[in-house]
Amino acid sequence: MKFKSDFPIVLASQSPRRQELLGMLGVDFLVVPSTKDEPDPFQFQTALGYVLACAAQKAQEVAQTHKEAVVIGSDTIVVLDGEILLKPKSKEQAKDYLQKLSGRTHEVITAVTVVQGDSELTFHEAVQVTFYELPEAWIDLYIGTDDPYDKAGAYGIQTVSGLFVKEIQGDYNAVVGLPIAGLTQKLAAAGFIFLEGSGVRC
Ligand SMILES: Cc1cn([C@H]2C[C@H](O)[C@@H](COP(=O)(O)OP(=O)(O)OP(=O)(O)O)O2)c(=O)[nH]c1=O
Repeated sequence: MKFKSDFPIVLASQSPRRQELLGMLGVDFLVVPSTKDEPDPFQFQTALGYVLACAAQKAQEVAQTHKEAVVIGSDTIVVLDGEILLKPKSKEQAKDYLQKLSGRTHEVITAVTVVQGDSELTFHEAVQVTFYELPEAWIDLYIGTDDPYDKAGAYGIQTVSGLFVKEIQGDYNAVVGLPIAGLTQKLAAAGFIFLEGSGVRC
């Protein structure tokens, strides 16, 4: 099962996880990461408002130079007690994040914006993730690796730090960075993709 498109598809992301997830569709796509800095979270009243703005900014920026294309931008954040945890900038910050997340339930929100010409669609998935209590030695060993530093909340559910996760409620792929099943539904409903060989434009 493979999808096709009448449009060039552009993924506005440097994230290898997002590239891999979009690859599930089998549709050809180009990767053009956005280069603009993400806005300051403190400008926003809610975590959801922030993550939606980040996804929209990425897609809109890349759409300016890819006018014919369907451009997909996405952003993922971790939220604990209203605090937004982005990618940690230091070992200390990674340790602080993981100590806060230990034994608790947090929310991962991934927002997606799709821009094609003048039309734009946006949606998000919110996922509840519960961590086991993390022994300090685990945190110390983990933050000594490269793994936490390109991931919101300082962990990756798809890597060794998936061992920290006791339970998840919601879309696993949204935690990894792209809710690909939901995105497929939206792209098909908008007529941006269709199933190859089915003769049906769903
Ligand atoms: C919580 C969590 C996040 N992540 C990743 C997904 C995102 O790549 C990253 C959050 O940073 P983002 O700013 O959403 O994305 P990015 O900088 O990696 O890529 P781009 O802006 O070019 O699209 O955290 C995981 O890989 N696994 C996880 O379990």
